[in-house]
Amino acid sequence: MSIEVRSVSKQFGDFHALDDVSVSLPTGQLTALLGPSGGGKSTLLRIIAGLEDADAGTVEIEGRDATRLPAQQRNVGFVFQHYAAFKHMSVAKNVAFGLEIRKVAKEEVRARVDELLRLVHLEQFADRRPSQLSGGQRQRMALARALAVRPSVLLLDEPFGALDAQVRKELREWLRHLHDEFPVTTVFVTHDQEEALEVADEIVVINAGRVEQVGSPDSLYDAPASAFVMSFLGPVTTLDGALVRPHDVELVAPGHGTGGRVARITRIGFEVRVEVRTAAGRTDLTLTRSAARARGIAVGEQVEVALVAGATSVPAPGAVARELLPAR
Ligand SMILES: Nc1ncnc2c1ncn2[C@@H]1O[C@H](COP(=O)(O)OP(=O)(O)OP(=O)(O)O)[C@@H](O)[C@H]1O
Repeated sequence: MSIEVRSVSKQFGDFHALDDVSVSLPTGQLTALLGPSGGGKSTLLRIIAGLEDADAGTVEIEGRDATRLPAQQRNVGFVFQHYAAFKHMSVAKNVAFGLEIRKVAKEEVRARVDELLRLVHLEQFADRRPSQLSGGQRQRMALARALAVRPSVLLLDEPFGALDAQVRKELREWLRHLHDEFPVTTVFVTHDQEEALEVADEIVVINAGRVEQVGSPDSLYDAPASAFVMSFLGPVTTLDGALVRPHDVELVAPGHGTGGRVARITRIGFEVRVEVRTAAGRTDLTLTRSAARARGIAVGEQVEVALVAGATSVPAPGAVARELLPAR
């Protein structure tokens, strides 16, 4: 294991930012810390980096107890959302900075900077100033700078958070490829479930200072441990007291499902969203545009809905409490 976090707790005043958190991150793995804002992701990353002290628990990096080590001695690279570049230096000089203060020989610095700029696809921008780069290019420069000193661990705190949706998408594909080519143990913080599902080998879901679930993107998606995890990973609806995904609900022949009335139909791109009012409440389902056209569906129509075979479901929050109420 490359990073072992054991029973880490952190309080700010009487607020528990992290409550007995343990995670193991294997060498070479790309891990996403995923969760809602304020859940404690950045605090955990900062504790791993040594930028924040834990109140209790230990952090081990590459087999070495790092709990009391200062940040400079942990051999970690760090990239924040708003990366502070040296404005008066060229891109190449920014990347070389960490090597120069470590007094690495000039020839070696040049070779390593060239290699890194190629790796982050910025070789033609070596002589530009950071202000002459786009936001996405600047974050790639930040990654090259963090990688320059050959850290054993790379920590990224919402590295693409400040960029627009299209650039984020490009950069996360690029990060995945970079990691495949250059497999440094990497932990990145995100609140974007799509980003985590697409990029990470493993996802740690963090909510309210606790680890909710750890697993591969597939295992989290197919077997969410709680309603929280399932609803955080994508759209959900309810059917017969269970939390399910709208694309796992289908229209079935009379007598084969739960009856209801179509209350609303919304067409968004290739998807058609259908809201059905049942005796128990509301069930949403999604159809492709062509399936909806083939079947022909209209507001006010009586339909029956059921789960497709193999659908994922967890008990809906509040379902038990509702069932315990006397029927009116
Ligand atoms: N230095 C601090 N002093 C007081 N409270 C803090 C401090 N740092 C973090 N917190 C609080 O701890 C909680 C967790 O913060 P943290 O930044 O770890 O969350 P996060 O999951 O990374 O959220 P976000 O995605 O919004 O950054 C928040 O409620 C935050 O306000």
